[in-house]
Amino acid sequence: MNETYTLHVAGLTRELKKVRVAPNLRIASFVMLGDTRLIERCADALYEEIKKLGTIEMLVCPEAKGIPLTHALAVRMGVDYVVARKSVKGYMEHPIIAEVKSITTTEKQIIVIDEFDAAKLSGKRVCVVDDVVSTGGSLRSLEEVLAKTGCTVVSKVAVLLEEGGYSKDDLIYLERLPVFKDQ
Ligand SMILES: Nc1ncnc2[nH]cnc12
Repeated sequence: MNETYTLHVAGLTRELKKVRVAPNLRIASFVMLGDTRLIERCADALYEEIKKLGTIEMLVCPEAKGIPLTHALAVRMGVDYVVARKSVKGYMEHPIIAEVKSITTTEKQIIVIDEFDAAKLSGKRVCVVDDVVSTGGSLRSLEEVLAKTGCTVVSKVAVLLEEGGYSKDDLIYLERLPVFKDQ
């Protein structure tokens, strides 16, 4: 049985470890954290797409794996970004919260933006950034939260779209990622 999946993205190649997430389902684990070259190349490639979208005033990403990519994109665009958190922190006031369903996490998850970050987004044209979109559960919850901040989500971008999950055609992505079902 093949234990890795060879991914070609943004001119680079990476061997992704296949990991089991359900009795009959394995995914190819894509973790960009710490992979400087991959983050920079993917940011270059996504920036070429984002440039075509008109004015974007802020980026937003769910924590955690997409944060360095979002930072790299924000530098290229000359904008700031908000990181939506996955738990309510002690310093947050009036957090806006939505529940999430995810295939990589079994426990109940939430997406949170606090009042301070929500104010930065209010009235802005924003783009949502993520490393990999699978079921789209995090995206949906993030959009639920963003709707309450008064911003406009102009676009959603990701490095990878995992097959068999999110099916709306409003996501800009670089490559598709297969999932592996056991017979
Ligand atoms: N293939 C994958 N690798 C890392 N995180 C994920 N989240 C959903 N699918 C994933």
